[in-house]
Amino acid sequence: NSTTVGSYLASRLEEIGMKHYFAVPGDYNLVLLDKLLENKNLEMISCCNELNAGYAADGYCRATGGASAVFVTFSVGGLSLLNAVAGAYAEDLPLIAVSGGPNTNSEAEFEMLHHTLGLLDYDYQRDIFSKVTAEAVTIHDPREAPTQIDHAIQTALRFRKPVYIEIACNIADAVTSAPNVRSFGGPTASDPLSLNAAVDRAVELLSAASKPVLVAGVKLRSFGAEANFQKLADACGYAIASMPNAKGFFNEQHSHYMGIYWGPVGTPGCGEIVDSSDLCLFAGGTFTDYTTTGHAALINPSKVIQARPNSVVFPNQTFSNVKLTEFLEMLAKKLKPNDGSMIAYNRIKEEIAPLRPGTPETELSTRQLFSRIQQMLGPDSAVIAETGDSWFNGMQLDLPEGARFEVQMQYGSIGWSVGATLGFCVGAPDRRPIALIGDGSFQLTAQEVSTIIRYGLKPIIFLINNGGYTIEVEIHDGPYNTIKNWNYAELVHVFNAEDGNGFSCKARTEGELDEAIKQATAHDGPALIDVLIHRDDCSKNLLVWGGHVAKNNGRPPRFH
Ligand SMILES: C/C(NCc1cnc(C)nc1N)=C(/S)[C@H](O)COP(=O)(O)OP(=O)(O)O
Ligand SMILES: [Mg+2]
Repeated sequence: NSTTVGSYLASRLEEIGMKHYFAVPGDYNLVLLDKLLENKNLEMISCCNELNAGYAADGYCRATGGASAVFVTFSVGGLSLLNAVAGAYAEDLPLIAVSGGPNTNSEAEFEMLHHTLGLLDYDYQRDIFSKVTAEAVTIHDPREAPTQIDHAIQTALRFRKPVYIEIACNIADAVTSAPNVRSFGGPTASDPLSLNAAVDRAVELLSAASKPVLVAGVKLRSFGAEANFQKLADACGYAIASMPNAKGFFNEQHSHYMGIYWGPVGTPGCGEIVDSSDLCLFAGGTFTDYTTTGHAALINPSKVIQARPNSVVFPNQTFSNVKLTEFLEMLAKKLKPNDGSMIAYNRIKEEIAPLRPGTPETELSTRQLFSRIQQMLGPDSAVIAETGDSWFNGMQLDLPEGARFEVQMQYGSIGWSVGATLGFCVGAPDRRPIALIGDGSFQLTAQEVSTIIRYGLKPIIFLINNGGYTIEVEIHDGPYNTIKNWNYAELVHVFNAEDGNGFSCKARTEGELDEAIKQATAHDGPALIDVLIHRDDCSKNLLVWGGHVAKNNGRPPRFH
């Protein structure tokens, strides 16, 4: 029996659990969108531009844990979407980028086409996407469509990476085979010999250590190993830390949780225990200039075991083809409990006294802002922290068990959070996300607030208005770090037009902020609070981190 290429794709997306997709129309993808719309189990979310549609799909993956899809037109759409797909690659998210493409006859007929470079080579978009995806295919022959579509979807789910599917505009409604039964995704198993040898080696080294610690890394979630890590944490009794881009992947209320391991800007006492430990097991960690604070973290490679997605790396031995999930699971069964590092931590940990509020007339500071945000958090919260000082202030939030925390720390493309908040709300309707968005970031992608209003989504957005790019100010200041102020609250009214339900207001003092949070929380719709903060008011940690990162960026060139 048969179907069309577009309907085939729609039914596969539905089959892998997708309920929504994000789209911007164009004449290369209109027929394809018609086919998608015929599938009543998938809802189209129309976005203002393709970059934001991609960021929304990024947020959707984070919310659902599954794949997402974006539908765009050729070149003018696809090349705008590109940056969000690169971000999904960096963040290990299975985003399926689908672009309409030129008619299958065009190139052979030497037909010049609109929206293109004006050359007769129409492969360029697929070539470009092949650099930021795990698979990039162009569908010209409807008979090949099922194989190409299935392979691309399987690759996205298997490797947790974006893929690119280009469908020629005259093929979207061409007849092809109906989907046949098959499974998608699924874990690949470790090599059993390598797995056992790696676990035995880890047990041997960890059992000999006096104060071993366990550190959660960003790949725990993308490789489905959070539960295995939790089991290991419960079994070993070690002190536990999370790296900044893994915040929230381990329950921060766990009795052995120390906090964020981020070198000099981590939770007080945490970095000292990790750095002074005689053996650290990092599970899924990435050691970039940003996650090590310009390499100021005192990680001693001779005292580190790295459990990576597909291998375990000891100081002088590597075991390949060992799956992170299976390694952690098996290790949990074999390790003797040892609370040496927890005892050491309890000796030095600092009780951070809660901040005393000022008067209602006191001008707002980031510290007072974030002490209010802390009070808003509950088990069904989701905090989306944009690149900026929000990383540092967000990192210090104490997450209740079950609360989610999203950052794009690997890619760090400012503006991501507006689309990501849209996508997260669509993917997790049972949560009311709190978005922490700096004014600079917001100005790149502000118009997607109108899509949040259009679909009646209800995030609470804290627009942190400090007059510019404060992270850049602290790394290296200059006139380019100052931005033009907007009337952000007024912008919500612009987007509301005659039928929107967005709430917004400004807050300059602690009293105004308390009132604003009360109204935003009570409002049954999206809310934006424009929080006015002094240009130089940033977290202490940003100052420390900025200095180290600037120094690392400025390493002199070496010549031989
Ligand atoms: C300009 C830039 N980074 C460079 C940059 C420029 N363009 C893109 C797309 N991504 C980037 N990270 C960054 S982090 C700004 O400080 C963000 O400013 P804002 O959102 O206002 O936050 P803070 O004031 O807290 O820093
Ligand atoms: Mg700013």
